[in-house]
Amino acid sequence: MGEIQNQVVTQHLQMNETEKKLLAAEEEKYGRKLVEMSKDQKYGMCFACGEQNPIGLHLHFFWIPNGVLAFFTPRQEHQSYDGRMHGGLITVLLDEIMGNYIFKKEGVPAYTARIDLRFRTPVMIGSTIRCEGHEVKRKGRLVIMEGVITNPDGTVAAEATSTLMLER
Ligand SMILES: CCCCCCCCCCCC(=O)SCCNC(=O)CCNC(=O)[C@H](O)C(C)(C)COP(=O)(O)OP(=O)(O)OC[C@H]1O[C@@H](n2cnc3c(N)ncnc32)[C@H](O)[C@@H]1OP(=O)(O)O
Repeated sequence: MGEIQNQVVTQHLQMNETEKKLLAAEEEKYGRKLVEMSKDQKYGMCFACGEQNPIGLHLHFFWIPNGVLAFFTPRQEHQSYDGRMHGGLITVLLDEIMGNYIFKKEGVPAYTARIDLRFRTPVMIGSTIRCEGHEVKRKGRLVIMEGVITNPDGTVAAEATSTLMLER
């Protein structure tokens, strides 16, 4: 059983071929390689990005100007109604890209105090979505971030604004 679980984890640690192609297209757009945000062993069990979490999403994040980029391809186990990605997990993606960006930028944990999210169009299982986040505003330890998830056809799937508080 342990061996099977390990195989599942290993399989999902790397970006799939579609995600790699989309990343290459972004790099062409920016005219340079995009640098991947480093992983942190201390937070290896993070559900969204942790490499040690056997049921995690194993996201990879890339620095873009004033923000962050990630791709995700939902699998069967991520659905709600047949064929649709679960809204709670879409929220995880947006929460994570915004939180992880500010954590990595500032070097201290940032806790989500509020997240406002609008689900605009469904995300279908098996389709690779683009997740982008930007820092919008700072006031003391509070940071306002915006995030958007885009479907392969360019339609906005979900967008969010979050308020994060940096640890003292
Ligand atoms: C690679 C490895 C990756 C590692 C993994 C990286 C993961 C990152 C992504 C995940 C992010 C998450 O999901 S974090 C997990 C989910 N979130 C949480 O667990 C947070 C739970 N809530 C809390 O812990 C607390 O409420 C805090 C820390 C957010 C705030 O508490 P506090 O420090 O006591 O602050 P508090 O006194 O309440 O407020 C201080 C000031 O901020 C203001 N303030 C507080 N909240 C708000 C708000 N939403 N909007 C506006 N203003 C606010 C107050 O009015 C106040 O203003 P004034 O009176 O001073 O003017």
